[in-house]
Parts: sequence; C-alpha cells; structure tokens
Amino acid sequence: MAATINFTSPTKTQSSRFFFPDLLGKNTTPTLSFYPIPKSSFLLPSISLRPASKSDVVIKRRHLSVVVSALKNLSHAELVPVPSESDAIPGTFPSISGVYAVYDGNEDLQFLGISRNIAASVVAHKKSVPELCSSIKFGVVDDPDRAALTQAWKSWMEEHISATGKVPPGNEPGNSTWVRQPPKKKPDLKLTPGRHVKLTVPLEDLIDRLVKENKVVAFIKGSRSAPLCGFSQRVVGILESEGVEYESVDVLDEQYNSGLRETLKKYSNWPTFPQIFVNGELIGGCDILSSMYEKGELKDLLKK
Ligand SMILES: N[C@@H](CCC(=O)N[C@@H](CS)C(=O)NCC(=O)O)C(=O)O
Ligand code: FES
Repeated sequence: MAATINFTSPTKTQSSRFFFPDLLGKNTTPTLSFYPIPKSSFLLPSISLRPASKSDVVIKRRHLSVVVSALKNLSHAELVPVPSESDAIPGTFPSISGVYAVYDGNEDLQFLGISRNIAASVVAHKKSVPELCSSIKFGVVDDPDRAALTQAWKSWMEEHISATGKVPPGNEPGNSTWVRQPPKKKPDLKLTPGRHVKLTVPLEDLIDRLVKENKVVAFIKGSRSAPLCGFSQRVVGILESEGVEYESVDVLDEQYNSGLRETLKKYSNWPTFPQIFVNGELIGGCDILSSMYEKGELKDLLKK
C-alpha cells in the first residue's frame, strides 16, 4: 500500500510518497490530520489508522510524523517480500530501529535480528545471503533504547522457540552468516623469536632496525587488540581513527620482547610508554600524540 501526502507551508507545497507494508488491513481507512510543529513553518501531517493508543509508535521525520503500528507478536506480523532491487528496499521497510525476522523462500525463519535501521539491515542481508533472504517480518519499538529492543527481540525469540522448539539457524552459537564480524586486527610485532633463543645482536640494534624499517611504530603496553593501559589504548585509538598503517610492539611481552621495557627507555631517552616513532624518530607519548591529533597535525606527519 502506498499513499501520497501533500503538505503545505506558507512558502511551499511538498508531496511525498510513503509505503505502509503492514499497516493497512482490509478494514482500515487511513485518516490524515494536520497539526503545526513548534518552531516550524510546516504543517505536520499525521496518518493514523485508528485513534492513537499509548503503544503506537510515532516516527518523526523532518516535516512528517507517521503513526506506525506497535510491535506485534511474531506470528501476527505481516510477512513482507524483499524486493529484488536493493534500491526498492528502503521504500518497503522503515529506516528506523526495531526487530526483524528473515525468512527463506520456504517461509522458514532463518534469523531474528535487532537493528537501528531495519531497511539498511535488510539491504546488507540481501547482499550477503540473497538465497536466505526472501521475506521479512518487522516490528518497530516505542522508545527504542537498547533494553526495549532486546526485550522485543527476546519476546519474538521466545515465541518462535515455544512454537518450534528451535532457535533460528542464524541465531545458533557460532553461526556467523548474519552478523558482521569485526575486522581482524594486525598482529603485534615481536622483537625476538622467543626467550629460549640467545640473541647474537644487542637489543638496541633490533629496536633501531625496527623503527627505521617501519614508518610508524607504537611501543605499547599490551597488544593493539587489547591494550593493558589507558595511555596505550588512547594511542591505538588515535592511530586507528586516522587510518594509519602502523606496527605495534608490546613492551610487557616478556616471552618475545624480553628486556624491551628498560632497553627502549635508554634507547629513546624517554621514561614512559606508549612511545611512538615515525620514520625512525621518537615523536613522543600519549600526551604529545593526543595534542597533535586534536590540532590536526598528525595527518601531515604521517603522510611524510
Ligand atoms: N604522560 C605520559 C603518560 C604515560 C605514562 O605515564 N606511562 C607510565 C604508566 S603506563 C609508564 O610507562 N611508566 C613506566 C613504566 O611502566 O615502565 C604520555 O604522554 O605518554
Ligand atoms: S599501566 Fe598503569 S597507567 Fe599505564
């Protein structure tokens, strides 16, 4: 079902087309009412299928407010086919928070998800697993904070489990089909092959070679995927938010970097960690890197 709504302001008239895939049952007639929004020259149209109830969800868009049906049971929610053209998905599903259920071509439930943008999630699933993504049920949640969304998801999950005795395949532990995995982080560099191997070169020389052969090196406490100190964590965060290719070395790793913590302090003449080297030169620690980042000086330095 689609509706075209015209709304007028003192200066212009606008017309928009809206889709209500699961709102308009056979016996309901939409009513259109207008009311002014404070601080806006526009009149705000509102569409409602029945007198507004407390559980209705009002979606506010810039100049528009639409009352959408509140969360229904999974079994009562309408199964909406996913359009084959991705461009048509945002017109079919709402771009707001809610819960959604993905069904395959046999109408078997494959996955129950929570989303901040249902239409965007459907676009992503349709792209990554088109063969499992034939139709969708969705429900929007009033005041969609994390707890309300989780509660709505649980109620659909419980309903499905009590009806079928099973968790949807996509929600089984270890199934990574539907949830995007975080990108794997680069491993930290190790200075030596291990404690058991006797070094033939002094540690200072290994450090020297390491910082000269790699453009950006961060000596940190802990690994880049799990820094063990707030200062190191901040530096990792800055380098990653700048999209910098860098090497990290854990000064607390006594297995592979034994002696590094004290030797590096002498090498760089800097008493603390983190330490960031660019083109073989010490730039500084957390304070210096943070201040360069805040002043926007880091991009230039790292480009050189
Ligand atoms: N102000 C310093 C903060 C770093 C700091 O104070 N580090 C201490 C605690 S993590 C440190 O490395 N101490 C010497 C050590 O642990 O060997 C910076 O800008 O990097
Ligand atoms: S390890 Fe304690 S402040 Fe860094």
